[in-house]
Amino acid sequence: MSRTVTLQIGHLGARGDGVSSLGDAPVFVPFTLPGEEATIVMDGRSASLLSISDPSADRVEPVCPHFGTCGGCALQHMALPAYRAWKASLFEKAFASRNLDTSAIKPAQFCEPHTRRRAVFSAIRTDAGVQLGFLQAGSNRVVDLRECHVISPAIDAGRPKLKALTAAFLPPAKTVHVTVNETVSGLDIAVDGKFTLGEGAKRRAADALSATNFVRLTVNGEIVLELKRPLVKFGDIAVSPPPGAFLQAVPAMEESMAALVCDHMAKSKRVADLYAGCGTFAVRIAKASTVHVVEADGAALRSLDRGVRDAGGFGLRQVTTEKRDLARRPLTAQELKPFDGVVFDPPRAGAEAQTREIAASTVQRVAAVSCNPETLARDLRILVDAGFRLRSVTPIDQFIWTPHLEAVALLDRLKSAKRHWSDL
Ligand SMILES: C[S@@+](CC[C@H](N)C(=O)[O-])C[C@H]1O[C@@H](n2cnc3c(N)ncnc32)[C@H](O)[C@@H]1O
Repeated sequence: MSRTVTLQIGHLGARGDGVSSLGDAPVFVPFTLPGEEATIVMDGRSASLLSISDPSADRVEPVCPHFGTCGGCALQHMALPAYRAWKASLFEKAFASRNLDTSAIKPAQFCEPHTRRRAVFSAIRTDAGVQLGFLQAGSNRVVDLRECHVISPAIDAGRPKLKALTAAFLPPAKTVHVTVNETVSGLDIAVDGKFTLGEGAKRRAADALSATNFVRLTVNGEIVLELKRPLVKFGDIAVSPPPGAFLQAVPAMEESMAALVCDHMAKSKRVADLYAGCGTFAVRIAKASTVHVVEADGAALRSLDRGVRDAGGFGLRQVTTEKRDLARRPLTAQELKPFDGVVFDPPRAGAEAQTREIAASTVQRVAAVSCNPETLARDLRILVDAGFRLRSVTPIDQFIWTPHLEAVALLDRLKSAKRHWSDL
């Protein structure tokens, strides 16, 4: 049974919701800010906001009319300086909870609106046409976007054509994912969902693609048509990513992250780049060092191999690749022996097993890239306990108005540190 209550919001939680309490239980209230008095409807454990009686001085008018409905953004109601201060604080909390040196945390770097070059939309074909956008928070309903303030101008301009393209072949009433990667050659579209593409639908899809300026259409992993090779540039090296490939979300933020990683690896002769994707960091590091790339996604590695081959004359050192599941089978301390530098950039779960092997190895320098402050702090604790010094951690905000936050942590092994082979 639902009930209406009025609560004082104390602080923002890790997902950007205002946090209050009811009895002993915490209550998370979306779209509220610290200090506000909010009247909410409690339905079970979920709270929805009815009204705010004393808005915070940090409250602003959201820039997007879909804010509050669309699940893409959580914090457009917060003034930018307060939003940024909150984001920067996420690492402080995670680090303090692991007793890590918070003075290593550098000022965060923030992306601008309209800069995201990768979007994973949802789409559904209805009688009124295709609806395309992000899902409503906590629901499977697609919010049909009329505007969006996070995606790049090229992706935004492509939305109407994307709807026309998908209308040509999507079966009705099935929600699918549409990954759009903005590449140097144009938009690369990958559609994934529970449907099969018959021959007629495939022809319609190919014809519809030809009427757009998109470069490639892939449906459920099968390339329907590639009009041009999609290319992304990692530094001055061009790589053609596989359909729907992971790319860092904002090019300027990728540059910042890569600069931090490459500077730190500059003294390393042989670097292992783990969880390397299509080589975002590897090809840049390979300008100065040999690089061994390890990654679970074979298609990403094939893209990287081809990019390196095509780059022949660009002065890359040797790049070798290995397909491997690093969560199940991390590179062992013994296998890490030839390397003096390691970069790792795992998914949200972090890289605990791999980090234990690095801790037990002779590796001198580590660059840990992460999209999760908690798992990063856990993994860094392992390295610090094994004698690594945390030189810096730079928070990188490439998902504006969301609670997601990346970071690049740089460590080196203290000269006097004894390795704890037996303790680890
Ligand atoms: C956050 S992305 C980083 C990719 C790359 N470093 C970049 O900047 O583009 C994480 C990468 O880890 C890979 N990955 C996920 N689980 C893995 C596993 N168990 N073993 C090896 N690689 C994995 C994914 O395929 C993805 O390419």
